[in-house]
Amino acid sequence: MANQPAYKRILLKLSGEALMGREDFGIAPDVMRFLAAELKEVIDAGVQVALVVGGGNIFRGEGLAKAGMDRVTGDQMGMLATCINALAIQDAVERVGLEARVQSAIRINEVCEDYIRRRAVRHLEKGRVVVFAAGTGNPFFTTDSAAALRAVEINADVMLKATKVDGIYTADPKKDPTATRYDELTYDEALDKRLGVMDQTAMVLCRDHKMKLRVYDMDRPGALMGIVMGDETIGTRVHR
Ligand SMILES: Nc1ncnc2c1ncn2[C@@H]1O[C@H](COP(=O)(O)OP(=O)(O)OP(=O)(O)O)[C@@H](O)[C@H]1O
Ligand SMILES: O=c1ccn([C@@H]2O[C@H](COP(=O)(O)O)[C@@H](O)[C@H]2O)c(=O)[nH]1
Repeated sequence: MANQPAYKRILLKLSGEALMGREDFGIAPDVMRFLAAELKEVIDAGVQVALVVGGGNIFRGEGLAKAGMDRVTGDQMGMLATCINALAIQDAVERVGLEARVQSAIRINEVCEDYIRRRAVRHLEKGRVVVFAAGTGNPFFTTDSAAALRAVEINADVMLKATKVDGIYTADPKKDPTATRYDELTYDEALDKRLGVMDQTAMVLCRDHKMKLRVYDMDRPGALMGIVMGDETIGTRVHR
């Protein structure tokens, strides 16, 4: 591993569900403290960090629709759930002495900034953590797609998908214990095999814009810093 970070600007996608930790719902304070400490290491190394956070720990439109709710209303509730998570991350990050800004794709100006690309980039250049909230702002999308979109928009060097599994497997490892992990694969392979770790819209956007992707285990201490410092053995690398 080199002494200098391998990436200047990263887009980190955090699963909403991962924020629950050992709880069944909501946000676990120990997870937030862990996350803030991991982010501080990377920011202190001079890396610009933007985040997109999911909302699965609170609401998902699909689940609400299955329970009988109008899908668009459900998706709007899901997007608002991501805003709650984003505010919690902003707070956790500020507690460890970093600066942070939440930018929402849905206007809620009393609470946070609107998403303005040039402004987001300026925050990043100043060393602030930028948390993109409310996904793409549109129903029928996911925060994976929002992460891919923002990664491309801000010219991130890599998109990192922090999740509860340590990479991409031949099948969902939670359902199939015989599944094996890939060290690397192409977007077309992931799309052809319909590997469920990230939605297909997000994969296609990353592929078409040559955005590199790494899927890794959010709970592994030091994994984020390891990836940023060039350790290619952590998680699964996806490229064109
Ligand atoms: N082939 C596969 N390899 C690895 N993980 C897979 C695969 N297929 C499905 N999964 C599942 O995908 C999940 C990874 O996505 P993640 O936990 O980030 O969910 P998400 O829906 O993006 O999160 P959220 O909605 O909470 O933001 C893992 O929990 C894993 O069980
Ligand atoms: O662009 C978007 C992003 C998200 N949603 C809704 O929010 C929830 C939570 O996001 P996850 O990616 O599932 O964590 C999602 O289920 C959608 O309902 C959206 O509508 N548009």
